[in-house]
Amino acid sequence: MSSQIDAVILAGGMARRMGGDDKGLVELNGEAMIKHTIDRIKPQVKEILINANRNQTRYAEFGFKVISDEHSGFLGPLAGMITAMGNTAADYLLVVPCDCPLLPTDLVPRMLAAIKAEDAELAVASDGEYEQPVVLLLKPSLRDSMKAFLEAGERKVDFWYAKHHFVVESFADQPNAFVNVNTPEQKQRLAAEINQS
Ligand SMILES: Nc1nc2c(ncn2[C@@H]2O[C@H](COP(=O)(O)OP(=O)(O)OP(=O)(O)O)[C@@H](O)[C@H]2O)c(=O)[nH]1
Ligand SMILES: [Mg+2]
Repeated sequence: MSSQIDAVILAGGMARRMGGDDKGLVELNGEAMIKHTIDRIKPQVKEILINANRNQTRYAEFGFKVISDEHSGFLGPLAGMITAMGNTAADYLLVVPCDCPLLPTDLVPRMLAAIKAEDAELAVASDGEYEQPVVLLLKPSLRDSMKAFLEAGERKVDFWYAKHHFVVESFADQPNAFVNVNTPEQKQRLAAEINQS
C-alpha cells in the first residue's frame, strides 16, 4: 500500500526582514508567495494545511485548512510543525516554508525514497551544500519528541532532528530549488529572474 502524505506550509513567522508584512501574502509576480508554494506542492500530497498566525481569513481563501500555532508567542517553525503533526492522519508529513517559491516538483518522491532506503524517521532536503531545516518529510509520531524539545526551551530545528535517525536528500541538480525570499530586495531579484526565464 502506498504511503499517505500530507503537507504543511509554514507561514507563521513574524517576517521581520520583510518589514513585518505577512510573507505568505506578499505578491511575487502577481500572486501571493504562498500560491507559488501551493502550486509546487499540491500535485505531490493528499491534503495541504496552511499554518498561519495572522490573516487566517485571507489564508483560508486558498481553499485549505488553516491552523495556528498551539503554543502562543511566535516560538519558531517547530511550533508550526507540532501543530500540523497533531492535525494529520497521514503516514508522513511534508514540511515546507511559504517563502521558497521554486521548490522541487519531485520533492516528495525523493525524500520518501531516501527515508525508505535507510529506514529513517525523517528526511531533510539539502541544496547540495546546506541542509534546509524547514524542508522535511517526517513521521507525525515524532510529535511528542518535538513538543518536549520545544517545551524545554529549545528552538533550533536541526538540533531537534539530530536526535533522530535522519537522512539528507540532495537537490544539487536544481540550483534554485530553495531560493528563499526573506526581504523585499530578494523578492525583486527573484521576480526579475523569473521574468527573464
Ligand atoms: N508556525 C510558525 N512558523 C514560523 C515561526 N517563525 C518562523 N516560522 C516559519 O519558518 C519559516 C522560516 O522562517 P524565517 O524565514 O527564518 O523567519 P520569519 O519569521 O518568517 O522571518 P524573519 O522574521 O525575517 O526571520 C517560514 O516559513 C516562517 O513562516 C513561528 O513562530 N511559528
Ligand atoms: Mg525564510
